[in-house]
Amino acid sequence: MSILVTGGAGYIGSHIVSLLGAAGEDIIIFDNLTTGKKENILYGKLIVGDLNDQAAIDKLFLENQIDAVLHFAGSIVVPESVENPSLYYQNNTENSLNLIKACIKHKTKKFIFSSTAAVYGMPESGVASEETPTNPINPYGRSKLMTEWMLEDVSAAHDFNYVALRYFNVAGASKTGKIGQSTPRATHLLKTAAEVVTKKREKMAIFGTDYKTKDGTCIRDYIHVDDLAQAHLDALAYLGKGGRSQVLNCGYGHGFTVKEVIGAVEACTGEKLNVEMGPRRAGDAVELISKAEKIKDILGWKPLYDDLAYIVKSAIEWEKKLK
Ligand SMILES: NC(=O)c1ccc[n+]([C@@H]2O[C@H](COP(=O)([O-])OP(=O)(O)OC[C@H]3O[C@@H](n4cnc5c(N)ncnc54)[C@H](O)[C@@H]3O)[C@@H](O)[C@H]2O)c1
Ligand SMILES: O=c1ccn([C@@H]2O[C@H](COP(=O)(O)OP(=O)(O)O[C@H]3O[C@H](CO)[C@@H](O)[C@H](O)[C@H]3O)[C@@H](O)[C@H]2O)c(=O)[nH]1
Repeated sequence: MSILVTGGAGYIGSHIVSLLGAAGEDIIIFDNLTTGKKENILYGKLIVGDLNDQAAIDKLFLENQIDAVLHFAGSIVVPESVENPSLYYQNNTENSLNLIKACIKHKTKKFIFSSTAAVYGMPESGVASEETPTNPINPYGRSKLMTEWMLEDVSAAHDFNYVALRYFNVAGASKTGKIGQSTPRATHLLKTAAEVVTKKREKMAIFGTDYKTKDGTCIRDYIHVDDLAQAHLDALAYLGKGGRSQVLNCGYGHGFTVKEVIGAVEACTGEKLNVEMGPRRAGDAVELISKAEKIKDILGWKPLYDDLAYIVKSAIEWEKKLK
């Protein structure tokens, strides 16, 4: 019995592959290597392929006994989704349907989906629980929410259970020091700051300083990638015990402004970062913080790295190693 990990060569997927491999699981990674890299894969067998290729997916399921699917593959950049929505509906929604159809056809009953806090859009209080109405404000969030809906309907109709994990802002690098965020042209705040620290970029900008927050910059709930990875193992164990379908937030339950994150980077290095004040970026929510209780209740998830200074340090240490 194997676990299929789509997008396992990417940032987050590779961290889960690392934990699954260390736990002795049999892993198959399906990735088109658009943003992922072979070097990120520490365990398992890589099959290079694209989820838009239904025949390739069917072949994969025919040739392997797939017990569970962890579905990370997708397009992930919010502003890009505003400029090119079709890409997001194709790669995130339609390609997810291809994968779900293969699960039904080949009787794979356990599915874990990388969803996102972006499905909430702009929650009024800035804090979202799983019961907060979804109202995505960009194509990225909509493309992911549509996949959640497909999973809900398929799970109601078939012997099929899923856990959709709504990640908040994932950051940092593995404590093993072997993997981290190595996606080329990444746009994430901490990744960008780490590239400025290591002189791979000359400078960066803060996108919007006139938001109604304590210092005018957007607020996010940053979660360490190792804690997020563990949530996937917990979700697999839950489904393995016959757990029913769930939608769960993955965050720590508190947020930091962009300026606070930059302050934490400067505190870590002891140097001023070359930062400009820039205009707002399309598609950004002002404040997105997780209500974080449900995942602890249902999965027994116990985060270990809820510490911005540690997250920042691990991201910078990784960036220094990354050629
Ligand atoms: N990074 C975050 O903060 C964050 C937050 C919320 C949700 N997510 C979700 O987590 C998942 C993983 O994100 P990441 O940060 O690791 O991104 P990433 O770009 O590093 O990883 C995505 C992986 O999927 C592969 N891929 C993309 N399209 C594919 C296709 N059509 N067929 C096969 N492989 C394909 C890429 O090559 C890459 O290895 C995504 O679904 C993303 O939406 C990420
Ligand atoms: O150079 C930069 C990069 C980012 N930001 C700001 O920092 C915040 C966080 O931005 P970013 O790191 O790009 O993450 P988000 O746009 O919040 O999206 C991330 O977090 C979402 C969940 O909250 C995921 O779904 C997405 O995949 C993931 O990219 C936002 O206010 C950005 O405007 C800057 O000011 N300057």
